[in-house]
Amino acid sequence: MSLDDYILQHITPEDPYLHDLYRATNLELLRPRMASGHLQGSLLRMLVNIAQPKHILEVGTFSGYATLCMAAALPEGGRITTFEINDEQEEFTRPWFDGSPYADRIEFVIGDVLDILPTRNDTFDMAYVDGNKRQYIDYYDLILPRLTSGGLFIADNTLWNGNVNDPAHHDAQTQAIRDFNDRVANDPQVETIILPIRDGLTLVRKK
Ligand SMILES: C[S@@+](CC[C@H](N)C(=O)[O-])C[C@H]1O[C@@H](n2cnc3c(N)ncnc32)[C@H](O)[C@@H]1O
Repeated sequence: MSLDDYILQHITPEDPYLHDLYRATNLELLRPRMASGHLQGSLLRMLVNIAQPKHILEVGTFSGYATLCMAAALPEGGRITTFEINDEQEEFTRPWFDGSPYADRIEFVIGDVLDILPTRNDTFDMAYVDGNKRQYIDYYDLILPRLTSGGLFIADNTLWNGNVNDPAHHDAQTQAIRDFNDRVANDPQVETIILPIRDGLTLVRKK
């Protein structure tokens, strides 16, 4: 048995609704590996349970798996605003939100977060960033001023399949992730840790 399988057998079991969503994601969507899945979804839910944010931002909804994991742990009156740039995704994802017990906590916005967020007056206590890897620094610059003090900025894929520390990789996505990692590590406004879970998850806490 692989260590990943062992871990999955020794964490709280996946909610049946999320299990069905993950299965539908794999059967019906291209690039289903983009969905967070049970291990990372469980960590996100745990972080929301601990931090109890009133308002969460997600960049990159895709099938809504991570959205629903986080929505499940929101405190009373809490909400999550999730942005998805691909309008073709709405037909799949919106019914999964509407059919869940958390529909009234989820605001699903179709459009580019970099265009829309500047037109709104939101503040957030937590942000989960999982969009275009080349835009991570842009997301950071946009979101950090809108994050409350003590708020958590979470960025996915920050080890990029182990490419970040391999000088043989020069592609734009790898370089953009490296630039983001350098930037947050040197930003005195925050404290930062990278968890080597899945494809690397960076937790950035605004001081
Ligand atoms: C890795 S998937 C998200 C997976 C989802 N967060 C989860 O954990 O299950 C990335 C998604 O980000 C979307 N995306 C990319 N750039 C974006 C942007 N600027 N604004 C909003 N969504 C974006 C893509 O269309 C894609 O569906």
